[in-house]
Amino acid sequence: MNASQVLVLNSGSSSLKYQLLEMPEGRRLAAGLVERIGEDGPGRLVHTPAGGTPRERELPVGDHAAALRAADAELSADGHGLDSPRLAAIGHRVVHGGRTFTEPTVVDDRVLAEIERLVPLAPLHNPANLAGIRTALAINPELPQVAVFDTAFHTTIPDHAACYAIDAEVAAEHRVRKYGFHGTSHAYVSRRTAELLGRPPAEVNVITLHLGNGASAAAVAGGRCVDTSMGLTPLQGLVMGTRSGDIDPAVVFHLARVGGMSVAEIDELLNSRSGLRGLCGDNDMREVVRRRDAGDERARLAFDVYVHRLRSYLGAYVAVLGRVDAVAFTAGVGENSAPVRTATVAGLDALGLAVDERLNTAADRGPRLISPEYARVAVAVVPTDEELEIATQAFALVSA
Ligand SMILES: Nc1ncnc2c1ncn2[C@@H]1O[C@H](COP(=O)(O)OP(=O)(O)O)[C@@H](O)[C@H]1O
Ligand SMILES: CC(=O)OP(=O)(O)O
Ligand SMILES: [Mg+2]
Repeated sequence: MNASQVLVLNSGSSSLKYQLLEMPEGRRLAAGLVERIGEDGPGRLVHTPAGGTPRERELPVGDHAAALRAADAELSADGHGLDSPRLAAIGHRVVHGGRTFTEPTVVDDRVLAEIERLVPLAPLHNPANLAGIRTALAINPELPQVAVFDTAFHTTIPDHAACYAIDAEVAAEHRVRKYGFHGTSHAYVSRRTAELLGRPPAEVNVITLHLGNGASAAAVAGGRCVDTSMGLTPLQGLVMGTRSGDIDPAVVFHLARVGGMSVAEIDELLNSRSGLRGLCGDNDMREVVRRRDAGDERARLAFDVYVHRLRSYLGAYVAVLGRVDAVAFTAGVGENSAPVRTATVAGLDALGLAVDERLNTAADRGPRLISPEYARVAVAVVPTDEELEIATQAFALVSA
């Protein structure tokens, strides 16, 4: 039997998303989500077979290993379990690969040890990714496990953009520098944007704006990333659903000294009670816009802070790239929020940027241009597909 399927696992701190894809065409055979892993009370699993109705249930999921075993049981019920001879590989989204991993990598003991070594740089993500890999290996030791790193696409960022201006020895000792994340999405979207323009990626400069729950911008010159807004961790940069993005680092000392907060409390504040949620109580952009339009002042401020930060990065990356051919909006907010796109580009005609409101508000889904014909820089909406990109990279590696 031909092994031509790839199972993609994307483990978040308390969730596991998975998709089974038929390769090389990328046809989706099943998708699922396990939520509330390791939290009080039962977890929740939703499994959707291709063309079928979603199956939903509550179940105890103490950790990511239990979550993957539950997902495996659902997949097995349709004949797609981890022991299926049709599986060519499992593709794992691994959030932190440091500077070690520049390419998708077949997991062996050395790779596991290195992902483990990077845990202090991604304490919420890498342990979940490791649990996924180890559990998959326990269920089917013969199956190739391919790690695809969020940081890989950013390893081309030059030192002058990646180094923080702190004592060089301290930085080297503790591996403090900008790594960047969402790289799989920035790589995929910048390539698809070049395709949309009908030009080879090597000739095109693109600014990609990945605006999901986590959010980051990237400056991509001729297919290579030269700067990105996330840093040592996914906390830096843009305003996100619940994360602050950029702040004066002295806010941390101030909250510790004057506010009496512990490091753990400040960590939780900046990661979970900040961003849109911190500013107005809602982390979902749909709610923020609805409330703003109804005259809610806190929601208006949250929207304006979000857009101001985004415009600052957009302008910065125009300067970093020198010449920009396209700006691409992607992920939940970028793909769906016409008001965010309008506000981000408003008044930037001097930079060659404009949006055609008829195109911007059209109900189209696929990759599309939303800038007027005359604009010097193309503005595009390009849906991301991290799972397809991970499956493509994993399948290419194991079938080479
Ligand atoms: N129709 C919409 N309009 C505005 N924002 C939306 C819409 N749909 C989704 N979103 C935003 O997208 C976010 C989720 O983005 P997504 O890329 O799916 O996130 P992640 O993969 O990081 O969980 C939601 O929190 C919400 O803010
Ligand atoms: C790295 C990161 O921020 O990921 P996510 O957007 O999935 O939270
Ligand atoms: Mg996402």
